[in-house]
Amino acid sequence: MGSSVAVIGAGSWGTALALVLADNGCKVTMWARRQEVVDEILAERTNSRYLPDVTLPETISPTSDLERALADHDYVLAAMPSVAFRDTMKQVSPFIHKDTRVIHATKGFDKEKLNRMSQVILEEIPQLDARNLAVLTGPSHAEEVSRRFPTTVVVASKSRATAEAFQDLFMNTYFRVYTNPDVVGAELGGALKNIIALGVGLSDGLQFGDNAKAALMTRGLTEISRLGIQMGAAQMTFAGLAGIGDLIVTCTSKHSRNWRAGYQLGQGKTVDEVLSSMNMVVEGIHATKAAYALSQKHEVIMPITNAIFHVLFEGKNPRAAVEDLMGRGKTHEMEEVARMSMRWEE
Ligand SMILES: NC(=O)C1=CN([C@@H]2O[C@H](COP(=O)(O)OP(=O)(O)OC[C@H]3O[C@@H](n4cnc5c(N)ncnc54)[C@H](OP(=O)(O)O)[C@@H]3O)[C@@H](O)[C@H]2O)C=CC1
Ligand SMILES: O=C(CO)COP(=O)(O)O
Repeated sequence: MGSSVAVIGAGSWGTALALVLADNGCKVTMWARRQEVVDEILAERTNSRYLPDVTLPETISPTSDLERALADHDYVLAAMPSVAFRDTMKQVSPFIHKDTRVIHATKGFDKEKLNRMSQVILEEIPQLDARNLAVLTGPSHAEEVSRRFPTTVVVASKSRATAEAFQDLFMNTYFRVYTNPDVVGAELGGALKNIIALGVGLSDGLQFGDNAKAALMTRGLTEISRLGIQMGAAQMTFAGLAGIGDLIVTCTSKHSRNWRAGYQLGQGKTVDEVLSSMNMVVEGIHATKAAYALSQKHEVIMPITNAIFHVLFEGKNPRAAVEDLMGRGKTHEMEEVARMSMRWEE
């Protein structure tokens, strides 16, 4: 038997990653907050609400008891929605020691302090050695990973040894893992692309075309990079799996919850109607609020994020938001790059 891994979170992503680990020979204990999920896995070997049609092997043991989940582990993986992240880390903290290697796969911001998830982990688990912490992100829908479709992700950690340990833990023939030392960029890329996917869904719901989709994705990546660089990320990360890679999959996949939510908004539903029709998390809605505040704090211009904020939280008509975006003052395309390397010839 390989390593023991405690997976905290039994939604779609926690379950799909537990499957990857089980395929790699790990002994997985997966914590679900509801006993019904545990009972279903024990009786049927399925988690039908989150990953229908997928059979879970016996090497994944479910439990709703956090202490039991964390009793004996070499690694911990946290994969729950960002709104539940801080509270869950508080509960997890007593069972984690300094040398535990912890990785999270959550794409969002802390609603209290707007912190990234790795910052929340270190705040709530202060005994943890920061070098043992990593994030797993990149273009990877649970529905496809659980069907063992080829997928690439990135593990970012400040420590090369930690990044490579998690690379070894997760990597297999259908799940290819790259490493990256830029934790800030990896986390921001994953969290901020959800806002743009909402925007693309909105645009599609309004029946705009592929030109609008390409514009939102490209200019979306520009503003993601702009905020990211200001917050300490490396620009190159946004050209990789955690940036453009995840942006592409979330803006174009039929599996994307963020795209789907945006599409319904574009068709005239309210935020409350959309949320009550989805049985899974829509991180982009929370991320829009956080990114709007972060853009003001860091004095970074994020026109698409601002437009989506006004639609989601101030009742602005989506068509009016698009008109305002298109009617903004003239600007250069490559403002940051221009400052660094590009010059007009005259
Ligand atoms: N699904 C995917 O393809 C991917 C998801 N991610 C990220 O992973 C994270 C988790 O998403 P995902 O698994 O998809 O979410 P899901 O919506 O599939 O599942 C949510 C899970 O979180 C639990 N949960 C919900 N609210 C709370 C709460 N307040 N306290 C504790 N637990 C709670 C749910 O438990 P219950 O059943 O009891 O409500 C359920 O187990 C997100 O940040 C997402 O962006 C990243 C990459 C891919
Ligand atoms: O992050 C994801 C894919 O990489 C999941 O995106 P959605 O939450 O929009 O489904």
